[in-house]
Amino acid sequence: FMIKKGTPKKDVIVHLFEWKWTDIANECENFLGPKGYGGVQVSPPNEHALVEDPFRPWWQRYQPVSYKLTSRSGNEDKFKDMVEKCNAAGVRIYVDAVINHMSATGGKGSGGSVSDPANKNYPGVPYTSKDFNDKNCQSPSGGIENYNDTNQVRNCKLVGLPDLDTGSEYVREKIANYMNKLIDFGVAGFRIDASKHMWPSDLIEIYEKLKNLDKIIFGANKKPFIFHEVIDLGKEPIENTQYTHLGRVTEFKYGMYLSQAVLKKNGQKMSDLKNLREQKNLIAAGDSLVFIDNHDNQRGHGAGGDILTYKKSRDYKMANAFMLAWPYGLPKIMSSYDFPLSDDARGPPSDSDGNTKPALTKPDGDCEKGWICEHRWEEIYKMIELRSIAEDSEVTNWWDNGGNQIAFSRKEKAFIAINNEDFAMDATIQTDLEMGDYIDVISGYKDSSGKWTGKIITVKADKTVDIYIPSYIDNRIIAIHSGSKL
Ligand SMILES: O=C(/C=C/c1ccc(O)c(O)c1)N[C@@H](Cc1ccc(O)cc1)C(=O)NCCCOc1c(-c2ccc(O)c(O)c2)oc2cc(O)cc(O)c2c1=O
Ligand SMILES: [Ca+2]
Repeated sequence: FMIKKGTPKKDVIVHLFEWKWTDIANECENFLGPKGYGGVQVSPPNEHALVEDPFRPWWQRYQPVSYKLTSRSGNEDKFKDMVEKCNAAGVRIYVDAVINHMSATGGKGSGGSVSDPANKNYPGVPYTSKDFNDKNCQSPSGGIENYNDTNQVRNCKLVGLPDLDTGSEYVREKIANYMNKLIDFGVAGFRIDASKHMWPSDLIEIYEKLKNLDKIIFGANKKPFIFHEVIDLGKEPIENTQYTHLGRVTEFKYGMYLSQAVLKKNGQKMSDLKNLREQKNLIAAGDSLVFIDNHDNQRGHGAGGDILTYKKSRDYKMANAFMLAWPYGLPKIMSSYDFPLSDDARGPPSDSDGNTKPALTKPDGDCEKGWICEHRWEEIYKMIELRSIAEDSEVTNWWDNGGNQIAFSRKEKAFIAINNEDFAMDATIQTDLEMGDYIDVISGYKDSSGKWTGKIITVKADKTVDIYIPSYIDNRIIAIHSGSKL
């Protein structure tokens, strides 16, 4: 069995974190499909704990109570409707699968099932104490005490969360039945949460039980597209490379290096980005799922420390534009709701009963207050088309000033220039683009008839281009591609 590694041309995934199914369906039809996004990572759709203190935090979604499809984002019917509408709009759905553990919070879950973590009893599945890993955990506390002990990391409780025995045939069946039900609804694949905490050999057994994707939607013999969350910054014995034979794997070092280069931290500068691929001990490009921040590390703890987020929007836009223009890995765009770092547990915009408020109220209107919608920012969505047009053309004519001004072509398909100095970028740069006039796609516009208006960039007969980017403006990127040629 091998997960198909090749990714469709339209492959960029956006994580609509904590969005409701009805809103995601609308966003697929009104924005994501038309702008060429490839897929959406949705929050865990299974029944989860309802945490009282802090009140309804975001991480309650990662405390499963059962595999019933009733969550803060909606119920089974709404979920099915979202998958149908998104597939019809050409946008795939990837489900965040929380299969390493169950809830540590007792009481009623989001679907009304009860859970009793103390006795490892989850009647909504059902799971009982025989289905958990206590017998396989050797640590004194039963929890993970030492991340250098791979047995503990896999077999003991992660921060007190009852650890499922994924070595048990019964547990594997329950998980596979949950994933197959979602495959029957038409989802395209899965994010495997907390993969570091599960044995690759157990994951393979679960995947062997999975059906092929719906052939009407995806064609015959298509395996689900699976990517694994493995938080690996190179300091633990468990490495992301141990999961690459199972599917794609998150490469947390990518977001760390890119953030450091844009923030000029740790001695990193923009010119270092020419090596942001396997040379920088990143996993093979074809195995790599890349991103700048994710739902966890945008809240300050976890990977990296200096991770860029929407809170530094000017730098964040620059980092995202680079990621989308750079051919390494499969990018995932984070789409957040606003939260103060002083309350990083805070859930999505909600009413007093803890029900999530709509992200969209007008069908093709902007996002509602509280929802950041980074995926709608021009410097981000305009680069989606450039990435699709550039396909897998390699980087050519890399140029930099030895510091924080860079430019490169994607063969004859595209060209980008970025100024991250505190002085103007003023240079004549060799490209691979055909001679002619192009519109800068970041500041320019293409109307519904496909007519471009905006800043004209002229590629001369010798294929060089004169680039001038002041340092004080908000958008310090110029990007052109064969689709924006006049
Ligand atoms: O901060 C959090 C939640 C973080 C979190 C949630 C989902 C993720 O996918 C993730 O990567 C992190 N949770 C808070 C609150 C909390 C929640 C549950 C609990 O039993 C105790 C506390 C917290 O402070 N967590 C401790 C630090 C973060 O430790 C967690 C990790 C984690 C962090 C770093 C690692 O290198 C690693 O291998 C795992 O993964 C989770 C996965 C989950 O499915 C559910 C979790 O509760 C967690 C999780 O607590
Ligand atoms: Ca485990």
